Amino acid sequence: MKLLKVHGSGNDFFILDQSKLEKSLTEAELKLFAQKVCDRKNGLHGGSDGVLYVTAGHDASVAGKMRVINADGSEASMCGNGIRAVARYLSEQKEKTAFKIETMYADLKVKKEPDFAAQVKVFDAEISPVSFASKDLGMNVSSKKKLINETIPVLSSTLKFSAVAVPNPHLISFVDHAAINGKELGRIASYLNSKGNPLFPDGVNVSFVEVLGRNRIFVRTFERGVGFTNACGTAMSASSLMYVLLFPEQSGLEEKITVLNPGGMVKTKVHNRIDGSYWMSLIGNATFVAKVEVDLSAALTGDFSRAHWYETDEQEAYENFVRSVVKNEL
Ligand SMILES: N[C@H](CCC[C@H](N)C(=O)O)C(=O)O
Repeated sequence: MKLLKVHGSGNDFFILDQSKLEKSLTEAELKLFAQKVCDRKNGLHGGSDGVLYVTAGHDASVAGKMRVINADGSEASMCGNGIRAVARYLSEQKEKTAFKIETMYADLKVKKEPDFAAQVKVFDAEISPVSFASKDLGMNVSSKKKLINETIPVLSSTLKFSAVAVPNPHLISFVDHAAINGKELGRIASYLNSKGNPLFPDGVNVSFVEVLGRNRIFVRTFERGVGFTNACGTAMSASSLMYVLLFPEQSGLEEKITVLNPGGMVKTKVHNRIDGSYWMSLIGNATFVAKVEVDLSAALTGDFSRAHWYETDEQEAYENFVRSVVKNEL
């Protein structure tokens, strides 16, 4: 069975195109396969943050469908870094450069963009739908219907938080440089993703954001179902939206924002529709690290001893890009 090892800003995944299989995986196999291949210790070649399952879409208006399974086996409604890699995969399969991909709540526009550097392929993905409603976030924080730049005393007496679903749930706090690298993010996010916590019973992606300058932010994320990742595309998009809303003197709708993260850099834009709803553009790399061959039944037992790994030259190109371009941005 063929897999692709991919990443967006260092947030890494295996892509499994189920349309190439004789028999699709069962729901239980989709979950178990993700838990086995993603395992950072015993998984496939160092594991990954999740698995992106590709299948045929609901009709010819979309090039395909993407489902997102986190490393812990939980399913998410969206993956911003992942959809760019799936967009590149489908672009090359279908020989198209602009099309839509079906996701849990929306068919999202994607398009090929100029490379960031040699062998650093780039795609632009629509991040949508966006909601501030507690019910769309699975959030029980206050009687209020939404949470915008407010304290949550049970979490912290000083930090202010905003909650937004894009459509997966994000809790975002703008902090100083010390906090970005401190322990608070891990403490708060571990609690909010622990079983039985009353605030986010289904968990939540938690991000700390540092403003580096006009239209330049740094986002660090603890992801639901994974833990700390190099980057989280939906988190960087949600953080860009909150940056535009909370720092109107520095940014605005349609302005290009540079978003740095531990894994690299993406560009975002925040848009407003006539009905008042927001959506974001997430523009960043779609790196294919390796082509992989595994035996499905062996993989489901966690046995990757007979896997074949065919590395591309793109990871080295990406690391050169991060060294050269991103460092200058800091
Ligand atoms: N952990 C996320 C899904 C993956 C999102 C992230 N990898 C991205 O690039 O948006 C969640 O459970 O909502």
